[in-house]
Amino acid sequence: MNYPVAPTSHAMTSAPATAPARIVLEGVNKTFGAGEKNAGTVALKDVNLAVPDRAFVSLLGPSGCGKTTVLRIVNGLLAPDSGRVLISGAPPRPGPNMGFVFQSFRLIPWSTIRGNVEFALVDAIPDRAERRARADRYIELVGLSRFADAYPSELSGGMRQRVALARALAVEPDILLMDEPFASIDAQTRELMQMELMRLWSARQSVALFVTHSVDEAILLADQVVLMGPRPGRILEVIDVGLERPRWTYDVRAEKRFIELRAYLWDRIRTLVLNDPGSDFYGRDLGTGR
Ligand SMILES: Nc1ncnc2c1ncn2[C@@H]1O[C@H](COP(=O)(O)OP(=O)(O)OP(=O)(O)O)[C@@H](O)[C@H]1O
Repeated sequence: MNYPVAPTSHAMTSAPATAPARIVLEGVNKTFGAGEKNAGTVALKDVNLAVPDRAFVSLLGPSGCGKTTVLRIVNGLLAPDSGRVLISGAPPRPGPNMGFVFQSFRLIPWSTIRGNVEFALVDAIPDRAERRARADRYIELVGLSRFADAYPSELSGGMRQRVALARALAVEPDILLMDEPFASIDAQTRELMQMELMRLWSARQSVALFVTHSVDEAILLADQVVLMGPRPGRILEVIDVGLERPRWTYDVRAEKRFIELRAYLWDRIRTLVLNDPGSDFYGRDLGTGR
């Protein structure tokens, strides 16, 4: 098939000498329910990825292609069946240097918003006043200062998601893993949060792995978009976005490069979904409009 653009892409990133890979996945395989009576789900097959230091990388792909599984393996919450995962040259270990924003927000229901964020900082900041100041700074950043003393049940889903983001960011981790952190947030707040995230990431230059279903969001935020395909979950290509930063100073979406990348990625995702027997849209005739 001919795609509308030929973006800079490669199956596996090789980090330049000046920016050594911070996260490395080599030949990673993961099957859920392997060896059980019914054949297991191959969530990841031969996944190879090298995320350069200080890079913002989006993981994009249809439902079930293994995006969350990649994050959980990088985080150390899940062990691969085979292959190697290295974070800064060592096996992954959950800890304060790694922030994780889950799809489910996992807030403590009996603790206030401030309490939730402070709780994440107990190990990193022993001093109570300092801890509170840090928590308040990040609560303000996600626009929830007025709700610092409220409980999670008093907040909307989108607001709870912002608390989860504040909690992960407040730790100021070297590696930030985010699983659709803006999925429940309304469109306007989402745009503001995207900008805030970019500002924070630029200031700290941490590594970010960001899972999203939104093509626009994937391009807008990332240095590289990792396109994944389902059944079995695998990496299809890694695309260098190549749009100038900072991206909040100009209309990124109006750039020719953005428009081309968007069309290319949509085309690929549409093709993947329509050709995937496991998809609800398998075989449908959804014209490309081109
Ligand atoms: N704990 C589990 N037990 C069994 N199968 C699982 C488990 N977790 C994930 N899977 C399966 O592995 C595959 C990859 O799942 P994963 O959640 O990583 O995909 P995803 O791309 O993040 O999906 P989505 O975009 O819908 O969140 C899917 O087929 C899923 O059903």
